[in-house]
Amino acid sequence: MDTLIEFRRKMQDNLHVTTSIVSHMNQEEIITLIHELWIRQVELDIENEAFRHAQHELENSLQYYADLYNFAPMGYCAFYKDGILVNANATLADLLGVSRESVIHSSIFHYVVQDDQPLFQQYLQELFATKLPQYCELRLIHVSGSHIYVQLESRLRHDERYTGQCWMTVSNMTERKQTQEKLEGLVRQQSVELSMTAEQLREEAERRKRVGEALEETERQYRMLAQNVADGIGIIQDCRFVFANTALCLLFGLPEGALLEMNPLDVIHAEYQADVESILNEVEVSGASEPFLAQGIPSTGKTLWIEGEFRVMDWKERPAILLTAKDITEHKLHNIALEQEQKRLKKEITALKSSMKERYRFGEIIGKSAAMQEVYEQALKAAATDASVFIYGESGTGKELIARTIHDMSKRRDQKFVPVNCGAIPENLFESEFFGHRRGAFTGAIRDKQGLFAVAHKGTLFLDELGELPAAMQVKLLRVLDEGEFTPIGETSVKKTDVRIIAATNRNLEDLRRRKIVREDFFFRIHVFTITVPPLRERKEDIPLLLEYFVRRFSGKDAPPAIPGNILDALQHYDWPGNVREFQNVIQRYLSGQPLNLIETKKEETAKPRLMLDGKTRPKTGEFQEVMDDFEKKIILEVLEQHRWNKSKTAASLGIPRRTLYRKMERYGIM
Ligand SMILES: Nc1ncnc2c1ncn2[C@@H]1O[C@H](COP(=O)(O)OP(=O)(O)OP(=O)(O)O)[C@@H](O)[C@H]1O
Repeated sequence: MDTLIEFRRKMQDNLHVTTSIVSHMNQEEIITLIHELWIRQVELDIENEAFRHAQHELENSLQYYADLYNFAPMGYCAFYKDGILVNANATLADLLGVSRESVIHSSIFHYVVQDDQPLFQQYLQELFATKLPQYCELRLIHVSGSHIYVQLESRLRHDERYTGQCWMTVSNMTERKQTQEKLEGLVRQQSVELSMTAEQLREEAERRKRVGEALEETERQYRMLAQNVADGIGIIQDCRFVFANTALCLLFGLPEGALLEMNPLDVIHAEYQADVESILNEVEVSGASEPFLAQGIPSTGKTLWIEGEFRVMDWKERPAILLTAKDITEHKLHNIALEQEQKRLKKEITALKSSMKERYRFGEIIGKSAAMQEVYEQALKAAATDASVFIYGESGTGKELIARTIHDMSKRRDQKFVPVNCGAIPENLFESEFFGHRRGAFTGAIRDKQGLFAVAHKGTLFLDELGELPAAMQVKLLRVLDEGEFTPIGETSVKKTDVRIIAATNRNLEDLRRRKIVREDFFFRIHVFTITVPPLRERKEDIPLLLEYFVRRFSGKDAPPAIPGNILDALQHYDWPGNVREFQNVIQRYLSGQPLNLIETKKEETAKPRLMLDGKTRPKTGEFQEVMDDFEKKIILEVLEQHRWNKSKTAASLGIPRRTLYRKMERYGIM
């Protein structure tokens, strides 16, 4: 505008000069001038037009820049140090949710979130102090109260026109911030998840490590176990041993590791190879475990029987077969021997049975009565087993003879038969008798003594007069029978024993059990097989046979003396309280020339001992002890007869303890 006024004034001056010039000009000159003026006019019009156009262009550009400022994608504002806004674009106003007019002249601090005020103040201080561009991020408040995350970039103007003014661009970061926050949240969450997963992974790894270690340990233990167990263990893969423990190698008499890479059939006896191979194949196909029994080929060349089992398993992630095997040679040979023994016994029994009806003797036992046939049959059955046998019968009926016969027919016949009269053992010596003792184990133990269990090892122990066994001893015997071992007195090491018990009594054992003289457990342990021997008076048909047997035995002649009919009659009519033992003694005495004297002995119950020393019976002269022993034996025999072989009464009558009588009877062979 000022330019136009200036222009007009200059033109008027020019016009005034021109008028004064024109007044001095001729017409031609004036026409030329007018023409020039006209041209000038045209030129000016053109210039004017160009100028107008330029102005228009300028106005357009101005509007464009104003719009560009106002509607720029980021907020702009300007303020002085006091924070009062002198300018702000529409974008900023929109950002704050207010009109542009209300922003201008308001304080910039008004729009900053309270918590971020210190930060903003610091930011401005830096800006005005350093006069260098500054950046920061903070939150502005929208008119709705919500927070807007913004990034500020401020510059301090130095140019003359705007000196001290701060121009600030405000970039809306809210969306980015939210996205960032969301992302951060996600990252945080994923980090947590990740860390949890990592923790889980770590725990899992730890667990796996532990499991691995445990597995390794278990594997080590199993390997150790497999190496050290008594049974042979092998693993077969592709028909080769890939593992064989020490026991398996030893089973075949091979050094450790020698079985590896060997075909298992190579150590099996040719006779059993096909069977074992087919079992192996079957196990592979069915997956079920299969037992087998075969003869092996040990390096020792001895007989080897093995019992084992094949079972499918995985070995180093491939199918394999686990072999467990044990040496049963002893057991097998024992069984074979037993089977042979049983066959032999069966044959014997059949042969015996076929002639049983007319059987007059059974081993050393004489008798053809039906009652004795029954005894023989029972004895045969007992001989075929190893079970305990209990023999009932009156004194002198032949219980020990039967026990001995059972032993002689049993599989133990090559071992000892050890008879023990329980009634003859002093109470305080039971333990020592049965278990033995070491020298000095107790007063009177002047030398080592083997006990009955050691003597009868593998044989038969005949416990006669079992009813005389003290209860405390029954407990001890029971333990030995159950455990198969005992410890001699004064020793610490246990000894093995394997004895068969045959027990006998002339008392009613059932009654003793009821009266608790015999313990229940002990009773049942030995009361497996029972045989009852009938008294002689109930089988008088056996008397002629017994007579013939004893006459032959005691006369010692090829042609035994004939026994008169009246003697046989007397023997038949007597009721034999002392049974076969008494019969045997009577015959022995008769053959030595003494009278039978049966009637007298029968009726005398309370008689005092009588001496029967006539000329014939007087003992031969000899050593004093011999004479005394002969004398004592005769007295005992006579008193036994007087008391019908009742040992308790005989002992009482003789004034000696029963156990002493037993011992004396044993000593003098009054058995
Ligand atoms: N049937 C028999 N045949 C031949 N001798 C027999 C017979 N029975 C018993 N004896 C003989 O009679 C004696 C006594 O037999 P044994 O000792 O076996 O009887 P016991 O029943 O055990 O007697 P105790 O109960 O007194 O111990 C022995 O010499 C025995 O040989």
